[in-house]
Amino acid sequence: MMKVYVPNFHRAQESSCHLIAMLFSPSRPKVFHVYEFRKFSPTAVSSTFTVYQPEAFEQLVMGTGRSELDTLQVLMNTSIDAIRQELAAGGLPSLSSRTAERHPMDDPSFLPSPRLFEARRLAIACIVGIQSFFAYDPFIKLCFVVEQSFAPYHTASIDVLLTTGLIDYMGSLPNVSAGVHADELGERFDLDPRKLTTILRFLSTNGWVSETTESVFVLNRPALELVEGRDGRACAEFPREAQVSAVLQDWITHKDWRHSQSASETAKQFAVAVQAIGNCYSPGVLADYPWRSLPPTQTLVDCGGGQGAFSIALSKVCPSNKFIIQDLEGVVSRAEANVKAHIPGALESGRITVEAHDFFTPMPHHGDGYSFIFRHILHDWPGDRVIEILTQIAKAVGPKSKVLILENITRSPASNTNEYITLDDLSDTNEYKALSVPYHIPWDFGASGQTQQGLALAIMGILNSQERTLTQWTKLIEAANLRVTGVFPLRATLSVIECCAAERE
Ligand SMILES: C[S@@+](CC[C@H](N)C(=O)[O-])C[C@H]1O[C@@H](n2cnc3c(N)ncnc32)[C@H](O)[C@@H]1O
Repeated sequence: MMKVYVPNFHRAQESSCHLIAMLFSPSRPKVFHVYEFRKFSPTAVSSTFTVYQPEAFEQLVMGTGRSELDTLQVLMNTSIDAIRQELAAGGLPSLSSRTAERHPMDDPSFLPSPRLFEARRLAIACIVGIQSFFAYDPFIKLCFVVEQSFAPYHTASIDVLLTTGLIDYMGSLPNVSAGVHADELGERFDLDPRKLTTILRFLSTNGWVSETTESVFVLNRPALELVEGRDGRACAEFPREAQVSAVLQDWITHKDWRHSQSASETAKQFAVAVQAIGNCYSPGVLADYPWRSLPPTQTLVDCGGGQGAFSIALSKVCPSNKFIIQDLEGVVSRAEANVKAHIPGALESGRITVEAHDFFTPMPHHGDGYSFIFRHILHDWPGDRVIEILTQIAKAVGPKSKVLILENITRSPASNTNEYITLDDLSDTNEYKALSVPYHIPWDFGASGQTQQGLALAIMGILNSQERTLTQWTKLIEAANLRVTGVFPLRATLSVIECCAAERE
């Protein structure tokens, strides 16, 4: 029997400093018992990790001896190897940013294998972590610090590419990879090539373009997501600037909004941007919760279902279930039109019903024949209002009903499991499990959490919404007389919190 002491192993999960002793049993070489000591006095066994690969042991003990840099380097190599293997296994081409070709992974409908998804998250977290190490050279340190203050310059430079039409032109050249000289761009768009070169050179530092020979610029693969018609364009066009002056400019000059007379157009533009992000995550949401485990005889009530996009997509995954899309009076007609367009006959046959319902009032559908879905709803409401909404549902659920809350849970990969999950555990499986957070990697995989954290910030700024931790969600759910029965991380910015009636066994 071998004893390994790992100080601070739970750093990522717990605030207090723990000392962990792992007992490694040669007779059962694949099982670690993890003991937890607080203030150097043993408490109960905290958990048992089943570890399938030595790599996991590596990751667990790395915190003891290895430096942070060594750890990140090993993890980065591990993740890049896994990405390469997954691309090969999926018959996908190798990756390049300096290409005019869109990679299959760039398509919003592409669902990466669980291992590829997690390896990408880990790689990005490592790369940005390592980047921060080299901030000690005075010049680079200066660059690193000012990177943050230069962030708006990136936004402004990208906006120039979009509003002038440069990006669409560069993206539509017969040979995109050949690039185009700044003089030619200047002449064609009546712009000063000197200023243009300064902007394009700045954008090359972040990989949007490359300067292949002096003043000749080519779009790199990430920039192709910004050409007209791509989801990235919709996100980039949403006015992000907080200052009224900057937003005002959009209302005066933006091609779609310059003549707009309606305040609700803002919401529409926001909805387009959010829809674009949603498109990238829908495949993961549909694949990673066991939707087919819902009784096929149940009707799924999509509460605040908006334009019906989720029910329409889910109805293809759950072909036997019926759906009810509920929303406020003024919204349901759009849902109706969408259902008609995407699933002809579904309204007439009763497979999908659209109905006006205010979720603060008693739910008209009761009992085991129904489960209830809330996607991107509850984060729009303060805690007391969330309890009111869920209380209406708690009064309606039967013992077999589920209440499924799809939200961005902050501070989580929120795994449903006690296992220590490594990239090796995700080999040859389509079952997604969130990777356990390795030592020296931030709890949300750092830079990989940018979309999730950025969205939380954006909707807080725009709608005064609030994302919540699992603990905060659990409190609200229990206050409404419901109970959490499971948490499902997804290959998405969302997780599913599965609930049932509080009194159900
Ligand atoms: C952020 S959208 C989410 C839409 C949809 N669940 C989705 O994920 O695409 C919020 C929705 O809640 C609806 N809503 C707001 N207040 C409501 C209420 N009192 N009763 C029912 N729906 C409401 C809005 O009309 C809007 O469609």
